[in-house]
Amino acid sequence: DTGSAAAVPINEVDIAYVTPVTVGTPPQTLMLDLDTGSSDLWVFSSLTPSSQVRGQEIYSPAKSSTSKLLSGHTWSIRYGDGSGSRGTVYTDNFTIGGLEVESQAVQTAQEVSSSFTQEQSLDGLVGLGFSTLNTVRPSSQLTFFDNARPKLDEEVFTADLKYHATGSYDFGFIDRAKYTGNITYTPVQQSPGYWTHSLSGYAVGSGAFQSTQIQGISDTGTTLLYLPTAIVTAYYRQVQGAQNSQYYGGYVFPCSSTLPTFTFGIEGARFTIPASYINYTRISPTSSTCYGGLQSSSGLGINIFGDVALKAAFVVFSGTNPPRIGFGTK
Ligand SMILES: Cc1ccc(-c2noc([C@H]3C[C@@H](O)CN3)n2)cc1F
Repeated sequence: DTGSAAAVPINEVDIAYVTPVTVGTPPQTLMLDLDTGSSDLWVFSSLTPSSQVRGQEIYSPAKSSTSKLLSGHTWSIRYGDGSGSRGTVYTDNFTIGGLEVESQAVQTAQEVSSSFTQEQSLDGLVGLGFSTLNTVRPSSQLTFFDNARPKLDEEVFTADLKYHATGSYDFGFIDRAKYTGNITYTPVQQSPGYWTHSLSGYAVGSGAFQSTQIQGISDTGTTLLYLPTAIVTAYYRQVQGAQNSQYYGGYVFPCSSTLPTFTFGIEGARFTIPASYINYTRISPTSSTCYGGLQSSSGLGINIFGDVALKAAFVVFSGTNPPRIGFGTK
């Protein structure tokens, strides 16, 4: 089997992407954030206090003839930005782009943090990290990809995220029409559960490529690209008026500045992020100061190859043994 579904930016600066999924019988449609940096599938639900729901679609297990309570199981998750949610667990039919898993663990939120309440067009997350990261207790649950794996034509899913446009996630096949040339693969270290791999180096604008191993995680649920401070300062040294602002918590610059491109390596292949992707957003609607899409990872303890980088390529997440990740030019 295979599946294919849209990845729709939820706002005008691509802060996150949502994908239509269906849960239950008859199908209830929700828009979920497919996140390779976590492994819980959770949804706003009939169990979420109405004070915490602001326009989101909800899953009501009581309205599904195929829902089953996973008795005595709970979950609680905290994301990199400090947001979080927690609740109980049902199993039910779950489909993405025509690919169905019969009894997928669907984690129903009984509490969500304010930043989720405020994100009106996001109804929950589908974790596509390794199932070892799942927070359901007393027994951890499998991700949609792990459940679907036995029926997939090929043990892969792909991400084709786009700048200010709708892209796609595919399951079980690699769509030759979505990239040119070949996919370059590199090994993935799957412990503790992220898609962890290395870049082979980087270049700022037309500068020389610096060959250096940079380990990090490819995380579709993170908006920006976070790299070591030395690389980030070398980049913004080329930007007139750029500064690392304590006030704004990162590098900002005049919106009128000319930004260089940023190139990253995967093995021998090179992928160039257009300057427009790094001119991420105005710090406020009427400001002429802009916030960068490339920021330092020094506070995170890990480098994160988020959407700013991933949308510059066609990315293959391969669940083969051993797992690997592939990048193609598009
Ligand atoms: C309001 C909101 C907050 C966080 C996230 C979020 N989703 O994925 C991630 C990254 C960080 C890491 O934790 C796992 N992947 N962050 C999404 C939201 F809509």
